[in-house]
Formats: sequence, C-alpha cells, structure tokens
Amino acid sequence: MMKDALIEKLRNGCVVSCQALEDEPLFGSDIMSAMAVAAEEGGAVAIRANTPQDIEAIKKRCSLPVIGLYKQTYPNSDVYITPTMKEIGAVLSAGAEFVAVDATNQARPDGLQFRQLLERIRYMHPKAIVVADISTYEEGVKAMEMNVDIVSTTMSGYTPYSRQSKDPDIGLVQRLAALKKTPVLAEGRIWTVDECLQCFEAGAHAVVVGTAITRPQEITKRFVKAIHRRNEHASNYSAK
Ligand SMILES: CC(=O)N[C@H](C=O)[C@@H](O)[C@H](O)[C@H](O)COP(=O)(O)O
Repeated sequence: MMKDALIEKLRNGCVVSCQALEDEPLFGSDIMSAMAVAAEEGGAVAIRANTPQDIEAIKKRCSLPVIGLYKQTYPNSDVYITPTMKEIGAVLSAGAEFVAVDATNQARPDGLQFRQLLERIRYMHPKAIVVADISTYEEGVKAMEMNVDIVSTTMSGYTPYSRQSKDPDIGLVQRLAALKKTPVLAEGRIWTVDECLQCFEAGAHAVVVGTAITRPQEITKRFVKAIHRRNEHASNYSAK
C-alpha cells in the first residue's frame, strides 16, 4: 500500500500500543503478538509496537499496519525512542510500515539534528512513513515544517520542559490539528472513552491507546487505588 493510503487507513481509528519492557510481566513477543491479535479483533486500525522482535512477531500473526519504534538508551542523551539510524533500520527491516522517531529538541546520541536524521531516513528508506514523536507545540510545528508524515503527541509530559500532567494533552492535539498541515495522532495517558472522543473533537487523525488496554498491572492499580480510597473513606466515616 502506498504511504497516503496507509495514513488514510488510520483516520478516525484507534491505534493500540502493545508494548511491554523487559521488567514487565507481559514481556515477550508471543504475548505482545497475542495482544496485537486481540486489538485487531477489537477493531483497532493499527498497532504501535516496540523492538524489532515484537514487530516481527506481530507482523506474522496480525494483518494491521504497524507503527514501529525501538526504545534504546544511550549514555550521552535522553532521547530513547528510535534514537539513531541503527534502530530506524532495524524497525523497518522487521516489517513496520511506520517508524516513530523522537523529534523533540533534546540532544540526540549521534549528535544529529532531527532535520538531518529525517534527511537520512528519506534517502535510505524512501517508503517509510515517519511519525514524529513530539512534546510541545513548537516541536510539532517544526516537525510539520520539515514535512514529516505524521506528528504524535507521545512525548508531552516526558521531556522536562513540556506540560506535566496525569491527563492527556488534548490542548496540544487541538493546537497542532488546527494547523491542518499534517495528521496528528493523540497519544499519551488516554485512559477513557471520553478522553478518546475528546481527542477526535480536537481534530486528531487517530488516537493511540497503550497502557489503558495493554498494561494489566496498571489497569489493576487503578481499580485497587480507587478501592483503597473508598475503604479509607469508609473507615473514617465509621470511626466518627
Ligand atoms: C513516553 C513513552 O515512552 N511512550 C511510549 C511510546 O511508545 C509508550 O511507553 C506508551 O505506552 C505509548 O506512548 C502509549 O501511551 P499510553 O501508554 O500512555 O497510552
């Protein structure tokens, strides 16, 4: 499928992020590919997945397009989402149609500017659809001006200078989508159906939901916390 058709396929849909790091209970490509199949059965339009291993396994079992990334940390940089050409190449070789790349203003491990990295991606991987993961409006505008294919609000709240909040950054989605230049994915801390719908109202091209669907330990915590709050309230009340 051509780039535009693939981007169009995401429109008004739910992208499910199926990620588990090594220290998480669901770590492993078998489990992540089962998650992806479940998301496909549920009607997701695409999968967001981390590591070449997971992407390959997902591609074998699931027919949806994949937004691939490869989290890697380098000692000289805070950029960890598909930071260099090495990880970008690995994600694309694994079969991802889209590659998500950190496009924040933070210094990159290879010393390149995002603009230079994008030029290299375009040259080396002309078919790749580039998703720029940004944390602020200014970074989003900059990425759009560089003609990335998609902008995603992934990093809002995860750079020290961006808006810090436990809620999704729907305002950022709204401001970027209003430019009507590049499709905007709403991503990060989307927990409820209402928040998801608000992202579409704000002009999102698609909504990416991860933790709220695929991290059961966090889903459990949410219930347990609410129960604890309720129990505390109940015991305060009965003590009176
Ligand atoms: C900041 C960062 O590293 N975000 C990562 C990007 O791929 C993932 O850990 C998130 O799960 C993903 O963005 C979806 O977000 P949420 O899980 O909040 O729905």
